[in-house]
Amino acid sequence: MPPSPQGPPPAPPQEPQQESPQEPPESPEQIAATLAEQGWCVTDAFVPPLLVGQLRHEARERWDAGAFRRAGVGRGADRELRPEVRTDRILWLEPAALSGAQQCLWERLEAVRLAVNRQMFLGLQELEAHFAVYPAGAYYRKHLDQFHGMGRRQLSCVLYLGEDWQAADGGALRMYVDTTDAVVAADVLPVGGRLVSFLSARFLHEVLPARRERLSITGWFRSR
Ligand SMILES: O=C(O)CCC(=O)C(=O)O
Ligand SMILES: [Fe+2]
Repeated sequence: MPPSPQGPPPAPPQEPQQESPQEPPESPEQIAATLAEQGWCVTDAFVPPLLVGQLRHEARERWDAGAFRRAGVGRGADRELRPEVRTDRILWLEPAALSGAQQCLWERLEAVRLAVNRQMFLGLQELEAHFAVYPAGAYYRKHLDQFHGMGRRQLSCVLYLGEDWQAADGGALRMYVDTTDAVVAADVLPVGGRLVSFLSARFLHEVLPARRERLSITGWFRSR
């Protein structure tokens, strides 16, 4: 006797839905609205923890391979190492050869670019970005991200890759309210997954020394 046709196997019992304790991350439109209003914005969980972990792993691998260089100040022929100004190490990302994780970050930043252009008419174009490693004790003194006479960097974006970062670890990004250093707007801790974005020409800022290694990706959207 031929076996009777069998129906589909019974569906497995439904997993209970996990309730996420966290607020959903801000949308690119919300980030752009905050940037339009106050010129800078802190966004927690801009990328999910898994992606933060992948990017951190990539940074560590490239660090171990000796790929990072001491960061300089200035552009082109004017670029010089200025250890009294900054002591971090950087590795530029190559837009034509992004890893899968970097591609995910690129897409999220692209959504911010489009939202900012819609709301603020900044005409942001291409993105340049590097990994940064601040060994314990490293710093980047007060500066503006726009070089004199070279105003193409319009929007600065920093994504932190720290693991379980605590206030006692230090390493805050100190944001001033404008281009003078009279008033501090905020000390922003480099918590993993957090994105700080700000108008490059408008805010003096500095990286305070940390007690442990501090990892990040810093990027700038330029206009033509
Ligand atoms: O890492 C940060 O918090 C800011 C870095 C920075 O200001 C820069 O690379 O220009
Ligand atoms: Fe900066």
